[in-house]
Formats: sequence, structure tokens, C-alpha cells
Amino acid sequence: MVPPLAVDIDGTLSRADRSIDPRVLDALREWDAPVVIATGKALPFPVALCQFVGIPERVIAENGGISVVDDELLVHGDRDAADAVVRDYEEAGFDLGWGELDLANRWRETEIAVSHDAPLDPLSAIADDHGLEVVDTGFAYHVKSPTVSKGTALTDVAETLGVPPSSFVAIGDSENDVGMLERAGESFAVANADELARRAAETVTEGEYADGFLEAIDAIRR
Ligand SMILES: O=C(O)COP(=O)(O)O
Ligand SMILES: [Mg+2]
Repeated sequence: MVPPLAVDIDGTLSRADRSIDPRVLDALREWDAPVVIATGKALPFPVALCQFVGIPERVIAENGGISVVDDELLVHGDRDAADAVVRDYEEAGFDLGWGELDLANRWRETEIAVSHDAPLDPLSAIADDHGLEVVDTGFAYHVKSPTVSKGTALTDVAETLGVPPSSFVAIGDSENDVGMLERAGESFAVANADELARRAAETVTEGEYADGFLEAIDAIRR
């Protein structure tokens, strides 16, 4: 029997350019236990990934701000708080860096994503003033509640599935994965992972990106 899997998208199921490595699609579909897709992306992205892969919709989105598992929706974060940070950031002369049609935030309900091209220092200072924090996923900055993470969401999702979070294997690549890497019973960081994820994971794979993911699930199966 394989254990339930909690897996990040960008940097873990993807190639370096953020495209999904097609080899992971069948690997996820064939995994013989629950798969939870856990991402910083807004909810429609992991839901669509589950549908296109052909597995039940079990997802943690927005870094734990919102989750779906077996027909149940769990909401933890507060988009209004993040919007107040955006207002102050824009009043100070900065912008989120996504252009006019901001698809990164259009369907986001509990936090705000900011482009890596936007300046970080003023964003961190303003978020701090509002009691929020900024996490860097390696692909974007996310302004979020410090009490919400993929780890706190994994605890709730696991409860809904009727298993402890420690029954999961978690695989990720960045600081937004630390909470779930810590709560899972077994954890892997892919070789391209940032320092915080590498430190939180029990094992760092030799392969980068999806190569690392495939290596990790092979190791779990053995
Ligand atoms: O949306 C991001 O910035 C990163 O997403 P991820 O959590 O799937 O790596
Ligand atoms: Mg990632």
C-alpha cells in the first residue's frame, strides 16, 4: 500500500519554465492512494489539474487559504486584508506587476500574489503593518495570513479524509511548502528547492523539478 501524497505544483510537477512535465500526469493518475495537489495558485488551477489528470478534486490552494476535498470547501484566509496591503502598495507608487489582465489574482479569494518583478522590501514592510506576511514561492511573492499555510490546510484536509497528516508523504520545492513538509510523515524536497524547503524535508532528491518528483515517488514505492 502506498501512502497518501501531498504535492506542490510549480517547481515540483513542472519543468523550470513552469510547464507541467507530462510524465507526472500518469504518475498522479496511477497513484493508489489519495493525492492532494497543494499549491500557491488560485483554486481553479489545481482543480483543473485534477480534472485533466482524472483524479478526485482534492486540493489545497492559495498556500492553504482555501481547500477542496471530496465535495467540501474549507476557507481560511481573508482577501480583504490582502487587498488593503495592495492599496497601500499602489499608493506608494508600486504595482503588482501582472499587467492589466491580472490572471494571477482574478480567482484568488484569500491572499494576493505579486510578481517577482515588483519590489519586495516595501511589500514586506506594508504587509507587516497589516499583520500579514510575504512568502516567496520562487515564482511569485504571496501576501497572506501568517496563521495559514499548506501545513495547516493539510491537517484539515487529512481530517476530512479520515487519516492523520502524518500518514502523508509531502513533496515540494519552496518556503511555502515548509508547513506541509513538516506535518507529513515523510517528506522530500526536489533538488531545485530553496534553502528553507531543503532544511524542512527529510530527503532532498538528486533530480530537479519533475525528475525529482518521479524519483521521490519511486523511492516511496520501494
Ligand atoms: O503560485 C506560485 O507562486 C507557486 O505555486 P506552487 O505553490 O504550486 O509552487
Ligand atoms: Mg512550488
